[in-house]
Amino acid sequence: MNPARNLILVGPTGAGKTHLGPPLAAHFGLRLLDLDAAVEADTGMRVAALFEREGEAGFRAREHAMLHALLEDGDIVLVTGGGAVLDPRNRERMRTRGFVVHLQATPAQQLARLQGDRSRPLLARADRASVLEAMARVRTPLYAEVADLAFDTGRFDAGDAATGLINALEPLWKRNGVPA
Ligand SMILES: Nc1ncnc2c1ncn2[C@@H]1O[C@H](COP(=O)(O)OP(=O)(O)OP(=O)(O)O)[C@@H](O)[C@H]1O
Ligand SMILES: O=C(O)C1=C[C@@H](O)[C@@H](O)[C@H](O)C1
Ligand SMILES: [Mg+2]
Repeated sequence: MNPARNLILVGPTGAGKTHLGPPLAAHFGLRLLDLDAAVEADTGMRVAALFEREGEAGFRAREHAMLHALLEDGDIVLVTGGGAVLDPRNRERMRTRGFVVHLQATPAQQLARLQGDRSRPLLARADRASVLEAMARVRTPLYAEVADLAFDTGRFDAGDAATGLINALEPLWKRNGVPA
């Protein structure tokens, strides 16, 4: 963690980063930035289309450059993509530029939440459960490595997860003297 007044949300696909970013930003008076959305705005292409045209490696290079740039700012909530922690340079940048929250969800919860979703290219296959489990094996330690706080979203419904997270963050946010 560092004194930059930024909140950074990490966690697996479907953990609720995009869902929880807006209420967090509103509550703490921070500006909301979404890494996937920023890459899409920059390229004029959807993430799925970028994966098709440039492959995962092309997307990851853009994701890395955008993460670096967005964290130049302060007073932001940065919603990252599920795979942003894969690049060690990204993990270092996150650790040194904000308070990192690991939103946790199990593969079973992810599967249920993303049922019917067609926007995640890495899940565009029949064996979603095993893909999510394989991702969790690789990525869970990386989320844990960067996290200042782990928050189990599975204990909440979609409607009250934001309140739960704000309640968990309030005392830490104050104790660490993060706000200006
Ligand atoms: N307890 C919960 N906390 C957060 N979101 C939940 C919860 N229960 C259900 N959801 C739902 O899960 C869905 C997926 O969440 P979201 O799109 O925010 O995931 P994400 O972490 O941004 O994933 P990605 O990394 O793929 O962008 C949303 O429709 C959200 O409403
Ligand atoms: O889990 C992942 O690797 C991804 C999650 C999304 O946020 C997007 O960044 C993209 O679909 C890749
Ligand atoms: Mg998202």
